Amino acid sequence: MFSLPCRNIRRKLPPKQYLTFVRCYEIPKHLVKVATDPDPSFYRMVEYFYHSAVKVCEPALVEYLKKHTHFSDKKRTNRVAGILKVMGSCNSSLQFEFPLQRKSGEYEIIHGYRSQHSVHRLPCKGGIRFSDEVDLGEVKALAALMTYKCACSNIPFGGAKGGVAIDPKKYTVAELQRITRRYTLELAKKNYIGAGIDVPAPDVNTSGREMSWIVDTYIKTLGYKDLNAAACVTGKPIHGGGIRGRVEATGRGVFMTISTFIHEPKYMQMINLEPGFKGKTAIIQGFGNVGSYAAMYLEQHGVKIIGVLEYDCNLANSDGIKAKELHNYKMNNKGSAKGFTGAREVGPEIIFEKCDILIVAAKEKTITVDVAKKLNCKIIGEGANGPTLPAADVILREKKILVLPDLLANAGGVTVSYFEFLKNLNHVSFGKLSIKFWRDSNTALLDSVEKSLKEANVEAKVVPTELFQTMMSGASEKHIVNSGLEYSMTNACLNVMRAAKEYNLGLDLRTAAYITAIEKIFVTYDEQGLAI
Ligand SMILES: NC(=O)C1=CN([C@@H]2O[C@H](COP(=O)(O)OP(=O)(O)OC[C@H]3O[C@@H](n4cnc5c(N)ncnc54)[C@H](O)[C@@H]3O)[C@@H](O)[C@H]2O)C=CC1
Ligand SMILES: O=C(O)CCC(=O)C(=O)O
Repeated sequence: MFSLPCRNIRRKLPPKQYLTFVRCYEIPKHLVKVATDPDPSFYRMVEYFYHSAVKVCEPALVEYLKKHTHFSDKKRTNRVAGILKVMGSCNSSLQFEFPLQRKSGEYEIIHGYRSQHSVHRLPCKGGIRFSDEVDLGEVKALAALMTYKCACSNIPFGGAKGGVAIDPKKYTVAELQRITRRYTLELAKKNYIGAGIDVPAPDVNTSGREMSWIVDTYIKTLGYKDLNAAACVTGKPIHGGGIRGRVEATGRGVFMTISTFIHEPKYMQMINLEPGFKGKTAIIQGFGNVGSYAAMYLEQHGVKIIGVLEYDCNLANSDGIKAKELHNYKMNNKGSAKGFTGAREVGPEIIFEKCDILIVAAKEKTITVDVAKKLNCKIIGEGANGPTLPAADVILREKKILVLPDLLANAGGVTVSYFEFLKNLNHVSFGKLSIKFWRDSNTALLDSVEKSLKEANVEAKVVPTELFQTMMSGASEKHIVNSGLEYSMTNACLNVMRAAKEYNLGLDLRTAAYITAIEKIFVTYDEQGLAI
């Protein structure tokens, strides 16, 4: 699972040789303006980041193809260019409309979307969001990010994303259920959902509840004969085939990414920050699924949450906002943080307050040039997809702010979705078959130690320690998910650090993460071919 194609690519070259090549790759003309555009389209932004990374790593890709000794130079450069074109384009998109009869009796037309950016690995994977800002461009951008995110973290999926253009706050639960079921039927009819095809998951304004409706609709219709139908969607509630740890996974992954970098003296030196979490402060933009769990894990490790920005109010408390309390308050207050007594309400300028860590976990394009100029943090953890504009990204680097990019930092969700997918295909929970065996064998081990001592005339009761008690039964599903997530996130961070070092990218971890993904996908296309 965790092969390192990047190193395969770079190993073909004498050390650092690829840095000295003449860089001839040109960013496509329609993207050049994106570098300075104060409001580029989201899809163009992702394309721009992709091509900026290609510009850096293309010479190494050409060199890598020298392994095909029978290729002429022209054939080699054509193949590289071909693979890069395929990798940078969106495979297919679906756009549809359907009627909804509202509770009032009136009819409304609902707009649904799903884009499959890459199908080099199947199924393709990515969440579904409900938001009145959803359109085809947004969904394509998010699908592209899924392609690079999965590859960067070695998750063997293609990239996809979907959405419904509604503000869910304006609909009843029954209406939302009808919308979700009809959306699923449209995907099913058009072959855009299925365990081997395309597997959605939660994203903005969707959760286990919507995933339950999706799996139920699929199983009762197109998937009724499919043994693996439950794997048509992830992020399901536990009783509906979900996995422990998926709800927290994205926030947990954001935390783990920050943890990996904040304990890395070399990076901390670059931004002039003391390594470790001790004494650190954080501000959270978007206290939803991703932001709230990231905040809770930071708090558990000693970080003080001094500010929270939400869609309807902003909060500050220099003594620390209790993340769990705010999370519970919001859940019981129709999703609003307004009225929370553990902090005072302030203006949106709280985002510019001095802090060590800023988590952006609301939506795309929140870090504009103006915002970047005024930020006063040291590390940004991109929980959201696409929060930073390219022009703002440059400013952040100039200000020596370490940006942990979306495709790396928020990959925890899709990673645990992958575990859920495997659980569904296996038709058994992780740990279930071995748990009794491990408990029995560890009990037998303690008994035999006690017996041996007795035979040596040492009278002692061998009692397991508290820690051993918790581990005696071997790994539970929760243990496996959390350790698997940690392993995967840490590996991805190390691979990105390695790319940053080998391509001399300094604080530009976004380019390093894209390169990590590009090199991985490149090898897949080279090995399996890209055209029939
Ligand atoms: N849920 C998941 O597993 C994953 C989500 N993401 C990304 O993380 C971001 C957040 O997603 P979720 O937490 O799932 O959504 P969510 O709907 O649970 O939370 C989003 C939060 O942001 C708040 N918000 C909206 N507009 C805001 C604004 N202008 N300023 C401040 N707060 C605002 C909302 O009120 C809400 O509390 C999105 O970009 C999503 O694509 C990325 C990877 C996985
Ligand atoms: O869990 C998944 O499959 C996808 C999560 C997602 O939509 C994302 O990472 O942006």
